[in-house]
Amino acid sequence: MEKYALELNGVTKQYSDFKLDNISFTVPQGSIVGLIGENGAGKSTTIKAILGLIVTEQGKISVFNGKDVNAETKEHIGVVFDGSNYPDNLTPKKLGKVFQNIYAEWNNEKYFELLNKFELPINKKLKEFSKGMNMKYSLVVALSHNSKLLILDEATSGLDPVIRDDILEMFLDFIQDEEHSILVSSHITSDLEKIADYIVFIHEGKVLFSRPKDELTEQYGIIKCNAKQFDELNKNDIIRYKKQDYEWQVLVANRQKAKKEYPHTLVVPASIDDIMLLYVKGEC
Ligand SMILES: Nc1ncnc2c1ncn2[C@@H]1O[C@H](COP(=O)(O)OP(=O)(O)OP(=O)(O)O)[C@@H](O)[C@H]1O
Repeated sequence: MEKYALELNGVTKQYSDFKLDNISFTVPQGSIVGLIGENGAGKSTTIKAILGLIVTEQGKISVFNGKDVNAETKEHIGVVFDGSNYPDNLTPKKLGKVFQNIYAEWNNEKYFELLNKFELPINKKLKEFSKGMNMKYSLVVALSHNSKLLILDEATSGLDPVIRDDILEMFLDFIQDEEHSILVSSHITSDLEKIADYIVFIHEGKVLFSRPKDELTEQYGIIKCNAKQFDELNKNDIIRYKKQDYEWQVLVANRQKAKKEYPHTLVVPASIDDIMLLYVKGEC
């Protein structure tokens, strides 16, 4: 039986002018799941619901194969939000002592090793850190208390490509033993193309799709054609389409099949950004 680090089933939250609507997806143990969607789609609200930071009206959320999210299971969930998450008038050195008392499985040796690896000063107050330094610091803390599930909301935004690459490698290291898992929301879809096993796409509060990343990047495609060729397409093959100037762009789930069936059109691979754009701006 497949093991799950996180399961959401029918999670619903109503704000005055926004509804997180019946959200269901899983994070299989040992995998990285990328949460994507436009600004205001509901990614942060989903993450807040998982962590119990907001009250939801419906649905079930469980971690580590059916357990509730509570003080005990939260010990093993590392969280990184955009921005500073800790008292910013303290230094990493002082905060290390604080965390030792908060987390039962705090690993001080690892904490200082990671601070050193990320070149973070141990005697500087967090309020004097740059945005990127604060982000790196949150990640160091998340990785120092024996987390089994990392939940990161826009954790790599605002970081330069070099440190982002280091962090992506750390994510891949983190899940190597099949015990650890990651849910990461990001607008930097190229990062997710590098590391995610699954992509969950949220649009206007609903899950539009939840698919293995390889299926999206290796099988999905875009047919580029003219109006006459577009009219001749089998409409069952079309996921979404969009007309741009004199060209029609058509998202299909199987680009090899499309190449064979429509040899006079141009069929190109679809990036996750292309897929998002066509889902959001295209017609069906
Ligand atoms: N406390 C709140 N009260 C009312 N509405 C809220 C509250 N928090 C969030 N919302 C609304 O919920 C919607 C989804 O916001 P959310 O922050 O989840 O989006 P997001 O996908 O994380 O966006 P972004 O990529 O811009 O961070 C928005 O319309 C937002 O205004």
